Amino acid sequence: MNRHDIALIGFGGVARALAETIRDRGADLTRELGFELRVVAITDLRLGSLMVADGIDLGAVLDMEPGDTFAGWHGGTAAPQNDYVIRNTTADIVVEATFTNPVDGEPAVSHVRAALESGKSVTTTNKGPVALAGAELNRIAEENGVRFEYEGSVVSGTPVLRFAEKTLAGLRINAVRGILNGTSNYVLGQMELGMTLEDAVAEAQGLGYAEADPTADIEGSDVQLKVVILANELLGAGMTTTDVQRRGIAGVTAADIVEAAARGRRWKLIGSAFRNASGGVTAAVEPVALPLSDPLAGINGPTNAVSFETDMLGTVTVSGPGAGRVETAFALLSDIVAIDAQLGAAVTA
Ligand SMILES: NC(=O)C1=CN([C@@H]2O[C@H](COP(=O)(O)OP(=O)(O)OC[C@H]3O[C@@H](n4cnc5c(N)ncnc54)[C@H](O)[C@@H]3O)[C@@H](O)[C@H]2O)C=CC1
Ligand SMILES: N[C@@H](CC=O)C(=O)O
Repeated sequence: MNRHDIALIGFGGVARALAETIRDRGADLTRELGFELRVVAITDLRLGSLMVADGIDLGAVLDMEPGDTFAGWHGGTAAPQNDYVIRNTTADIVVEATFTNPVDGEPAVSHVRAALESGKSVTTTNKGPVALAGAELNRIAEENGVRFEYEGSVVSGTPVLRFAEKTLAGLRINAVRGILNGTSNYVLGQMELGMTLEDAVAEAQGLGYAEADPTADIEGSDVQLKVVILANELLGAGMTTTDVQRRGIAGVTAADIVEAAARGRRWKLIGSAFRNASGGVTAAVEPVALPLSDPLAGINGPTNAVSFETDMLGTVTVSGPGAGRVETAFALLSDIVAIDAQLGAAVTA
């Protein structure tokens, strides 16, 4: 049987959803995908670390009570020994799903670098390493004959990056524009129904859409990272966050929403990047009161949408879930499938 052994770095909403999928649908996945998935290491700030080379009992881990740690477990410690686990695990794929740090991407950049340097492929939903160190990490992956995959870093499990890179290959993409943050889109929709921004953010947190620090969602830095990723991946921009002007939805008031509705408009947080006349790329994040005739005006709740302006097809738009634990776990699964397609299974018994 072909198999991939997985190490989970960060065991929050998204990584837990992947573990639940493997626990609940593992046999079906093995049959459908042609390889088995086994978790052999977990490390998390709150739980500590656990390494079990012949497979972790996911049922037991998923049944842990709040406040429990891996102290006293066979192969477990209360301290999160991330670097040790990443370098020494028998896993062939490392899943990085710790907090996104929009300033320098750490410690996730170091986690990804350590994994790739020690010959493991990486899948991540963490936008920090991709936006702030993507070129370096892709180079290290290539040097080590492994893969660095990050479909979930933009629009959660909805296949945007792989779609543009693989399915639109041969087209020239001149611009990208979209709703790239599920939390802010959900919040704006709830504010249209009369809820306060604070209450709507609390709801988005409960639903697993928001960042650990939801300021990133509301003030636009989450979208700024996603715009950098799209601009670099699809427009070859070589940008970083300081190249992207940013304004989030914190300044959009209930009165602004009422006034826009009276004019037949809806506020949306729009991320965009386009090739400019001087051959460079201009990128921005800003709230815009869109006319209802704009296709992006009809995108509701945590749903996101990205429009690609292309030379041969004109505008191509992809829409789907932009946030959510299970939806984002699917992005990890799709990356694992891509790694398997490129490198094959690490273990063939
Ligand atoms: N939830 C969503 O809808 C989406 C999330 N993402 C990204 O995926 C990643 C994971 O998201 P969630 O699971 O929702 O976040 P979460 O906040 O539920 O979980 C993050 C986990 O990482 C752990 N952690 C943080 N720093 C750590 C460190 N230095 N060492 C070990 N563990 C550490 C935390 O204890 C927590 O359990 C984040 O980077 C987020 O930006 C991306 C797309 C969608
Ligand atoms: N907090 C983010 C999660 C996905 O990146 C969002 O709301 O879009």
